[in-house]
Amino acid sequence: MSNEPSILVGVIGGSGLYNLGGLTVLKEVNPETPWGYPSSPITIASLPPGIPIAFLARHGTQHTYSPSSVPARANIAALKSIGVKAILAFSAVGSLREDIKPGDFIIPSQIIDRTKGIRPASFFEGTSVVAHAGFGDPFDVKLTTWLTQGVRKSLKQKNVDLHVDKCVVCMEGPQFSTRAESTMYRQWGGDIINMSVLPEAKLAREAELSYALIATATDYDSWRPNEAAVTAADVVKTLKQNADISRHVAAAVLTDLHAAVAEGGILTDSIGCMRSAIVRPAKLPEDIRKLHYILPEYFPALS
Ligand SMILES: CSC[C@H]1O[C@H](OP(=O)(O)O)[C@H](O)[C@@H]1O
Ligand SMILES: Nc1ncnc2[nH]cnc12
Repeated sequence: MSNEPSILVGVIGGSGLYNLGGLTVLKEVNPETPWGYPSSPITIASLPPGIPIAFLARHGTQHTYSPSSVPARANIAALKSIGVKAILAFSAVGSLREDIKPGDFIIPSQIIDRTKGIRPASFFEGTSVVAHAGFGDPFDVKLTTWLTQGVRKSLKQKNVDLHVDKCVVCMEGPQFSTRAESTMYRQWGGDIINMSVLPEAKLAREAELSYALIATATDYDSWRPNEAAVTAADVVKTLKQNADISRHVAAAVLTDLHAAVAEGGILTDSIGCMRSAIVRPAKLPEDIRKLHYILPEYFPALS
């Protein structure tokens, strides 16, 4: 039996955040999942007290994948396969509110889905299993609540504002929104906008992983009447500074998060959440084998 501590926490880095920096890299792993390979090999790095964490660049370390083509199923399945139980995801977002300024951080609690159905969004797609995961609270409430205090404290040291309980609109892209769409999203109650939180958050739920998003505002999107509409250049301008602060936040919270996950209380909403979601069990052995990879409790290994 190995005495190595388990890798319980995974970090997904978004645009501009292609590594966590400053940590001791232990190894890289690149598991082939039933849904293919992840966006890039997963880096296993050690936090100063010797705790291993996993880091995965959502778009690949060279930003190879556009938001619509990110292999999100492979990403989530690969993290689960190495033992991860909670995911802290980072994302660059546009702001739909005057008080959320470029450079601010946001921990959202809701999502409006404006993807166009072209991204594979369920592990059960193409199998004989029918399952309906609960998604009323798309981010893990216990994890989100746990994170808020530590993230706020670490941002205070950098004079950065944190906004909580906000709604993120996830659009398809890759083009940015029109002015009319941007204005409509505000009327719908959207506070920030990105292209990446879905299907990632849905798949984390299906895999019974606790998932929270730390969003970093880069621009004001396209709703301000007398201002230019967002461009990629606007986003890139703020990305580096936001990525540096994201690394600072991660360094501040990850050790305690690992301990909270190991203790288990933070996971009580995620573990077991799919038990009653499966309304039609697997009819084919190949489906059992495939789904065993992410949900071995409900799809036990075939002898
Ligand atoms: C580079 S602009 C649009 C791009 O940035 C965000 O990526 P991520 O969420 O991975 O940080 C946004 O969602 C779009 O994918
Ligand atoms: N304005 C915007 N719209 C969509 N995704 C974004 N990511 C960063 N800024 C964005």
